[in-house]
Order: sequence, then C-alpha cells, then structure tokens
Amino acid sequence: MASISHVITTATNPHLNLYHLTQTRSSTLRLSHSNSRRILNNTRVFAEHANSTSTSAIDFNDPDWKIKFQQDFESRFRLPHITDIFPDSPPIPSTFCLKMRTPIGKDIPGHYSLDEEWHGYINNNDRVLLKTINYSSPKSAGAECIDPNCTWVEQWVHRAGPREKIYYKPEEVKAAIVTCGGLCPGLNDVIRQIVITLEIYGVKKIVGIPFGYRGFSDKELIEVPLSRKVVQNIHLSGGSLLGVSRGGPGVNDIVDSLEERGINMLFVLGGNGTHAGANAIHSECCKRRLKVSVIGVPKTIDNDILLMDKTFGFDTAVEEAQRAINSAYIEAHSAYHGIGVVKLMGRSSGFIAMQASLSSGQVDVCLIPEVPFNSHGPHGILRHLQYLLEMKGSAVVCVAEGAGQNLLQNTNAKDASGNIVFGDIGVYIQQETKKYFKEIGVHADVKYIDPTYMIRACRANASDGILCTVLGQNAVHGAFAGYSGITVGLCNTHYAYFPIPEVISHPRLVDPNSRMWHRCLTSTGQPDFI
Ligand SMILES: Nc1ncnc2c1ncn2[C@@H]1O[C@H](COP(=O)(O)OP(=O)(O)OP(=O)(O)O)[C@@H](O)[C@H]1O
Ligand SMILES: O=P(O)(O)OC[C@H]1O[C@](O)(CO)[C@@H](O)[C@@H]1O
Ligand SMILES: [Mg+2]
Repeated sequence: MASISHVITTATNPHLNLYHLTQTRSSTLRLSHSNSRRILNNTRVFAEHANSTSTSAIDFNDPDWKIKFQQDFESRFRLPHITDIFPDSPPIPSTFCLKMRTPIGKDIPGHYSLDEEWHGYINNNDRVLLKTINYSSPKSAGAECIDPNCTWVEQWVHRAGPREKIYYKPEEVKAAIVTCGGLCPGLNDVIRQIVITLEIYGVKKIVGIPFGYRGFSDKELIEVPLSRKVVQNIHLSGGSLLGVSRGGPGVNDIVDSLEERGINMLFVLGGNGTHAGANAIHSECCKRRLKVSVIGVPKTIDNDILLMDKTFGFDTAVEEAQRAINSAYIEAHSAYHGIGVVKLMGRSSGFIAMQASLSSGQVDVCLIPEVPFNSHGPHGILRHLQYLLEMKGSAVVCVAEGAGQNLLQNTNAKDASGNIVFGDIGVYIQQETKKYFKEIGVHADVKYIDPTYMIRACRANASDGILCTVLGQNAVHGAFAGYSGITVGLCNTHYAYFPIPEVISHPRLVDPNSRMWHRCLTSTGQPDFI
C-alpha cells in the first residue's frame, strides 16, 4: 500500500514549477513582446515536466542531485504488484509459451521444446528509455529540462510483455473487460486481442461489462460472455462491442460488484477519467485485500495521455480527417471567395488538428486549444482570411473543438462524468466569418464541416490495428505478471507499463514551442493571431 499512496501524492507534486516560474519571471524582464509566446511556452514545458519528475524541490547545487532524481523517478515509476499486498503469493511458470505449440523433434513425435529454450519472455528488470533527446540547451526547440543546464538524465520505464513467472492460475481467473468514455477507433481491436491472449494463457471465464462503469451497477445490464469465437470479427467495425458510457457508479459499488461476480482481472479501456476510476478501483481492492489486477489500456482519440508516443485511434482520426479537410478545400477552392471551416476533436489538446493540418497540406489556418488567438482586430483570424481571399481566392481553417473557448459564451454545462461541455467553436468561426465579410462588403462563401462523430465511429486503420493488438496483448501479460493499477503504452516505439497516476495527472498538450507545432506553422504559413 505504501507504494500506491506514494505514487498518488508524487504524481501531482509541482516541484519544478518553482524553479521555472522564477526563471520565467526574470526572463520576462529581458525579452521583448515578440518573445511572449516563447515565455508562455517555456512555462508550459516546465509545468508539464514537473509532473513527470521528482517529488520535492531539487537543490541543483547538490552534486548528487542527478542520482537522487533518478532514484526518485525509479520509485515513482515502480509498478504496484499484488505481492505488495500478498507477499507470499507464489509465482508459477507461465502458461504463455508460443513455442510449446511447435513440435521440434522430428524423430520423437509429440516432443515439444522446453520452456527454458524459449527466449520470448521479458525480464522484470528490462527497461525502456523514456526521453531520447539530449538537449544541449534549454533554448533548443521543445527542450524538456530538469535543471537550468538541461543536463541529460536517463529516465527508465518498465518494459511491457510476457513474464516467465505468473501470479494467477488461468483456471482461477475470471477476467472482465469494460470500455468507458467516448468512442474511439480500435476499441474492438483491443477487446478482441485481450480475449484471444487470455485464452492462450488458458483462461476460460471472460466477460464484457456492458456500457462502461454503468454496467457494474445497472441490474438490467447483463455481462457478456466473451470468447475467441465471439470476438473473431469485431475489429472489422468501429464502436465498441460492449458499448460505452460516461458517469456511472462510485468506486465502492464497482468493487462490490467485482467481488460479487468473482472478477479478479479487470481490463479497463478509456481515457483519463476512466483511468482515474481504474486507479481508484485498484486502490480499493488493495484496501479490501482482494487479489485483483486492474489494468488500463489508454483510449483517447485526442492523444492526450502523458508520456506515450501516441494512443490508439489517433492515427485513424488523423487519416479520416483528411477526407473532411479535402472536401473543405475542394468546396472553398471551387467557390468564388470560398472559405472552408473544419472542426476536429480535441478537448484540451490539439494533436488531431495539428497532425491533420500537417498531413493535408491544404490548411491555411490551424487553431488549437494550446495557442490563444483573436478572431477580430488587426491580428485576428478574420483579417487574415480577408488577406487570403485577396491573395489566393480561397482559404481553409482547421479548428480543434477546445480552441478559442474564451471567445464563446460559457455553457456552464457538464456531462455525466463532470467534463465541461464546450461551445461550438466551428459554428462561431463560420458565423463570425459570414458577418465580417458582409460588414466589409466583400463576398465570401463559407462552408462548415463538422466530421467529429463520423471520425470517431470509424474502424481502426492498419497502423492503429497493430497498436491495439500489441496493447491488448501486453495488458494481459501485465495482469498475469501480477501488476495492478498500471496502464500500457507506446514509448519511443517500444511498449512499456506505467503506474496509472503518472500518465493522467493532466492532459498531454501540444507544446507550442515544439518542432511539430512549428512545422505546422511552416506548412500553413499562418501568423500569430494575437
Ligand atoms: N476522477 C475520477 N475518479 C473515478 N472515476 C472517474 C473519474 N473521472 C471519471 N471517472 C469515470 O470514468 C468514466 C469515464 O470518464 P470520462 O467520461 O471522463 O471519459 P474518459 O475516460 O476521460 O474518456 P474520453 O477521452 O472519451 O473523455 C466515467 O464513468 C466516469 O464516471
Ligand atoms: O460527445 P461525447 O460522447 O461526450 O464526446 C465528446 C468528447 O470525447 C472526446 O472525443 C474524447 O474522447 C473529446 O474529443 C470530445 O470532447
Ligand atoms: Mg477525458
């Protein structure tokens, strides 16, 4: 239990904010107005980094600060394990060995290779490097620094995959899968792969909980028996076989339900809210001394989970967005003074809008939540659209749903999970653009496309299909290895396990000082709208 509470308290400790805010303030005095965006961005970089580093203020004059930082990092990224609660829980040889299926002795029919000959297991001490760039200066683009000199500090996270020793007998496992939050391409692929992998370990009792966490408390919702046969073709369509929902029962009710149903492996597919729930379920199971492994698989089309290269569904969303952007371009280009506006998902992170704009090469203005902008005034987007019509006759705007919310009236509404319901920035841009050109007496033909739910309901593309498959397999390996309160993600092209609190302390954001955002600006040619 000690390790669990440690993880929770350290995940939100802003130790580096102090250092950075001090540095930012003094920098502000020296830098001109044109550098203001950079200052703002630096603050964000350090603030984000604060959540992925250590627990207390670091004294960089201490010659051992780096070692202490790494020790602290190691303890924060330690994976909670069922032996934390049940130290005497005996490990048994893994029932997952693919080589066992291949006869190797030609002369001895039925002879199979021994487990020891199969080098397919991950050693518990295998690690993946979390950060791979050695920034020579804090001023390097996108630099994520720990100390003022941006010293190189190796940060290792745990490698995902099958272990040689497991902590559950397959015949004693009842595994459940639940999908929560909004839809995302690839949910069915992950469900499918979890079921298939569980069966390879030898698990017979596998169920799906219908409609998210709600399925644990709503007596009218019956758990769905799952097997390879049931899930064989589910990845061929989008959505979730099990259904999704927001809101639902509290953690105590969910754990009561786990106990009643005899579930001892729970696979939770969802975003940051779902993962907060999964971590709370894990903690409650520890408190009640239940031998249950709770494993998350991050599902967020917005790509807003920390420390991961990308989350499943994001790639598909970017690809699918191309159709909407291209249609907006064709409409705009074919009309006299045409302006196409496309809204894409991205509640607080503009990754989809940024990547889709970059990919299309057809976007003139990309607007994301991380970068403030004005619509009116000499530097506003409307004046720029006027310039674009004068210069090239048409324009395309790609806006993330969470962008420019300060320009809209607060809806004061929240969804069942407590997420703020945003105003429609796409409609706002469409209306303000029409109004502006009418006022200045210039013809403009404005077309607005909102493909958000069409994109979200798609089936996963090939790249996401692979990602989902590997994540699903690794989720099962993590559970059999005895971990709980963890999630699995892609880290520098390798797969890793993370303690849940480390990846959800806040949404992962586009760094406006990153090379990727600057590449996007280079591609669109847009100015600052401030
Ligand atoms: N802090 C929390 N603690 C416990 N449960 C939570 C918490 N936040 C959200 N949940 C639960 O997690 C589920 C999903 O949350 P939410 O609707 O925010 O979606 P999400 O997982 O963040 O996914 P999405 O990316 O689609 O928004 C809901 O059933 C909600 O009740
Ligand atoms: O309309 P719903 O289902 O609440 O989902 C909308 C939200 O879900 C997300 O796609 C995240 O999953 C956000 O981008 C969006 O704000
Ligand atoms: Mg969320």
